[in-house]
Amino acid sequence: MPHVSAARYGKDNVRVYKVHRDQSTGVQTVAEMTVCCLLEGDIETSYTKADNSVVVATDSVKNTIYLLAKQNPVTPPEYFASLLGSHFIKKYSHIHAAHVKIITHHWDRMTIDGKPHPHSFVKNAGETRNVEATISRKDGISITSSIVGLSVLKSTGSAFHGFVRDEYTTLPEVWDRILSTDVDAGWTWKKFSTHEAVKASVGKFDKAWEAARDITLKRFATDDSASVQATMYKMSEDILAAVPETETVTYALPNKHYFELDLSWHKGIKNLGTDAEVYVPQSGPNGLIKCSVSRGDQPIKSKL
Ligand SMILES: O=c1[nH]c(=O)c2[nH]c(=O)[nH]c2[nH]1
Repeated sequence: MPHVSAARYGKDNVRVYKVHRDQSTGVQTVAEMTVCCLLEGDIETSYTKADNSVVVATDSVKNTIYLLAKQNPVTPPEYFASLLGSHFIKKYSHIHAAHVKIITHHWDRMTIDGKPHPHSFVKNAGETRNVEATISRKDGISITSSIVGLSVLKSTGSAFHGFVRDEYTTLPEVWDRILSTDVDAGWTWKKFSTHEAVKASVGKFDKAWEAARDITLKRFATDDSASVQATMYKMSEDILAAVPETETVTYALPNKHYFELDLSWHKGIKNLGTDAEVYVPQSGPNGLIKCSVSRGDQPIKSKL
């Protein structure tokens, strides 16, 4: 007899906007997020025996997200994710874990005539601040915060040479190249025992996000990069040092290639090597380089 070896369900793509109106100053502050909330627990009979008595409807999950957003702060997203997940394991004794993902969209306050505008915002499209949290009756609360879709480019200060050369290799070694990527950088917090512990750390989440973003940009700009791998490792080390409450830092960086273009067919125009000025940005294929860097000096155990 087969059995349900894993199951979770809930609502995805729940879009929420919340405004805070400061009555004394007239300044309004907005937050927009997309929430996914999936539940796990003693729910296998809903799959195997059509037993809906164990099902908290996904519609109710959606309603709960809106209600808790009305009744509580939705920022920082780590706090709201923990609050939301904790609600489900407290309210329903047969639900043992909630998996919450929050994508926060950046609405930056407009500066008009040199002054911050009280109620107008511009979207910093592309980049989001994400949180993935698992709130578990047995294992406490694990939270990973991340920066996703931060697009960066440097026009020099990057090299790539000394790599394996064999009968499969066509890539020339370079001592000066364009480096461009869309940063996906995550940091996993040491486990929290309860939502109260998350609440006690509430001041740390925005600071960690700012530190991770600043470190990523500074290392990207200033590192004399030997490779994506070497630069992302330095970024990871810096974040672990700057945010002592984190356990692991993870980067996933596409290497977005810009190819040189030979224009010598037209009157011998020089556009290669040190003469290169016009390049062709590639949409794919792209390199994809990932790493997780954790505290301590334990080596990777298996060689796969
Ligand atoms: O920084 C890089 N790392 C690689 O592993 C790699 N591979 C490649 O073709 N170009 C690059 N660049």
